[in-house]
This record gives sequence, structure tokens and C-alpha cells, in this order.
Amino acid sequence: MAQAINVNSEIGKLKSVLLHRPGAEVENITPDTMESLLFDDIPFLKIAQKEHDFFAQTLRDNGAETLYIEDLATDVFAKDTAVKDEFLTRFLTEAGYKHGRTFDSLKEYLEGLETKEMVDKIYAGVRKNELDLQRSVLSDLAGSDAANPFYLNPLPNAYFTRDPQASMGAGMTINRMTFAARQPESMITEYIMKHHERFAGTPIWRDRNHTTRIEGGDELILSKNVVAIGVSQRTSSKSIQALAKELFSNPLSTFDTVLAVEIPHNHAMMHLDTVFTMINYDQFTVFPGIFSQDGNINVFVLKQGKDGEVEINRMSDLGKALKQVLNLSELDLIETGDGDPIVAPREQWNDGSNTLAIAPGEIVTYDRNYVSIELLKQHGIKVHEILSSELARGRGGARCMSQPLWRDEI
Ligand SMILES: NC(=O)NCCC[C@H](N)C(=O)O
Repeated sequence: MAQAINVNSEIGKLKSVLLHRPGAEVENITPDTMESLLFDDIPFLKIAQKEHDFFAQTLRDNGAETLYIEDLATDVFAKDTAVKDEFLTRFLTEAGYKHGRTFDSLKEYLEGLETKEMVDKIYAGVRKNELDLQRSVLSDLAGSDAANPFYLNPLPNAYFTRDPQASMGAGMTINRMTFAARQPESMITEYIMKHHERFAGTPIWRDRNHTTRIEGGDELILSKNVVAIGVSQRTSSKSIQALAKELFSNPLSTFDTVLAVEIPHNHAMMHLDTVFTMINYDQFTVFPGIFSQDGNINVFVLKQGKDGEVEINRMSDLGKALKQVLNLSELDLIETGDGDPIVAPREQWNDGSNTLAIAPGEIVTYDRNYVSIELLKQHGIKVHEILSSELARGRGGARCMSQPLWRDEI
């Protein structure tokens, strides 16, 4: 079987990447549900799609294959109705439906659609008025569920393909996500990884059947041996340690070091990649707000210890830790918004730190963060600017919107 995934850095030339084009799910965000759906505003879908197409075209123009997760899911379910049936049963069960009237009607409704339409519906959500059940299900009429106009909630964060899974070496983690709003997304990944011929034989370092949480925005591949993982609002220290153990012991893994970086636990900095990205062999973007007054941060170097256990070394200087684990003599940490107390948090909020490297020293980033962009250019970085008026309202940038599947070695 041909290897499907090869990601041994954040910066190797990008050859293949997984995307999701925002769809009807974005138009199912309402002012009441915005917060629980992890949005700060309601994007204008038509423009968001144009911006996303521009992003995808930028990647293709620079030599990357763009694969859409919704197309891969459609391939899987169109090919095998038993797999589609099993997926729907599990999807509805995880959404809280047991066999019975609502479960059966939802399943029948989704099965009755063309497969691509069904996949789009899984993302968009199913409104109650799409099924004719209103007078026979008490929970539709009374109690807290009655207020929700959806039987299946929309998945508007799906265009942030970075998070439900993470390519790592030749394998992948399929993630148990933190919030209910995003948990269903990684089930779609699970079915693609298990059943799409392109991914047959791909090692899964960690699956989603866990109670401890991890999200791809926290998983950064620094080299063939080193991953950095954020201890964040979305990723717990327990899951990092468990993943480290797996990476250190699995013969298919080349990783021997995990750098756990503890960042503030809040919505603006929900993942490590919202405050820190690798853009060249020795250059990184960093948001200064993650450091204490004296410039420190909790960084933990995890290595293989005795008897299959993990050995942990605590540090407080991010630059020193990076130099140590990557064997670098020099390091260029480029501050978002040039470290200005007004510009830095403004540009970080709109994902100025969330750059996607498409080759060493060459990145894609939102056009709106012009102070950071100018600074990056001064540091010798080649910048491809993408449109950001609507996409940014979901609080994620170019790295968040992409899941590399193949990068050339550096
Ligand atoms: N890697 C990332 O930072 N992804 C951005 C995710 C934004 C999305 N609204 C979320 O809160 O999960």
C-alpha cells in the first residue's frame, strides 16, 4: 500500500492538503447559538466561500494538491452502503438519539439523500422542520431540547480542518475534541481513515475513543523527531503524555521528543498555533502575550524514560528549549504585530500568528495583519496574502484551515 501521509515538519514544501469548503452550516449559526458554536460573529457565506476558494487556489498555484474532506467522505459512503449505515447509526447515537421515532426518521431522511447531499447535510445540520415529527415527540415540544431548532446541530467549524485530526510523520491522530460543537467532526475523519482506499494502512497514533482531549491546532511537527504540543484550552496534559508514550514506543514512529508548551486557556488563544507557528528552519512567529512579565513560559521536554515511562524536564525559556530540541545555534522569534501592545493582540485576534508555511521561509497568511506581514518580510519571509474578511470571524487562519497530508522532507 502506498504511504498516504508524510509530514515530518511544519515547513517542508506542501504537496497535499486536506480542506473543507465552508457550506450551509455557516448559515445555521444564529446569535443565540454563536457562542456555543465557537464563533464570535456570523460570517457572510458567499464571501467566505470566495475567500476560501482564493486560499485553495493559492495553495494549488504553489504546487499543492487540495483534497476536500467532504469529497473523501462521499467516496467512502457512496462505495459501501454498510459503512454508510454504520456511520449514520453511530453519528445519531453520539448526537444523543437512541433507536426510536426520531432516530429512525433522521436515519431514513439522511439515507434518502444522494450521498454528497447527505454529507453536506451532516455538516449543515438538520432542522426540526425538515422532518414531520412535531406532534409526537414530547422533547420537541417541552423542556430544554424544545428550544433548539435543530435535530442535528450544524458543524460550522469544519472549515478548520487542522483540528479534528493531525498528520504526524506517516500517521495521524484522530482527535477527541473538547467541545460538543466540534466532537462529531472527527468521526468523519475516522471513517475516511478506516475505509478510504487512499489511506489504507495509515498508522493511527491515537484515536478519538478517549475521555482526554486533544486538537490538531495544538500539534506542531517541528522535525522528524520532535513534536510541540500545546497544553491549552483544548488539549490536556494527560492526552499529551499518552500520545508521547505511543510515539516513543510505536516502531512506526520516528518521534523521540515532545515539547509540551503551556499557553493561556482562553478562546482567543485556544490552540498553540494561534500564538506560535514555525515558518523556517530557525524562524517562528510568536505572540508575546503568552510570556510572563519576565519572558518565561512553562515548557516541558518529554523523552523516553526507563521501563516505557516518559521522562520530563521542565524549562521556562521557549527559545532555549527550541534550540535544544532542534539543535539550533541561532533562533529568530518574530513577534506578532511587532510586539506592540495594541497591534499585537489585535493581529493575534485575527490570526496574525496563525501562518501556514508552504515551504521553508514561505508562508500563507491573512492580508489584514499588515504589521505582522511587513515584519515577516523584513525578516526575509516570502508572504502570500489571502482574503480574510469573513473567514476570520471563526477565529482561525491559514494554518487552522489546512491539514497537510504530504510535505517534502527538509
Ligand atoms: N487551529 C485553530 O486554532 N483552529 C481554529 C478553530 C476556531 C474554532 N472556532 C474553534 O473555536 O474551535
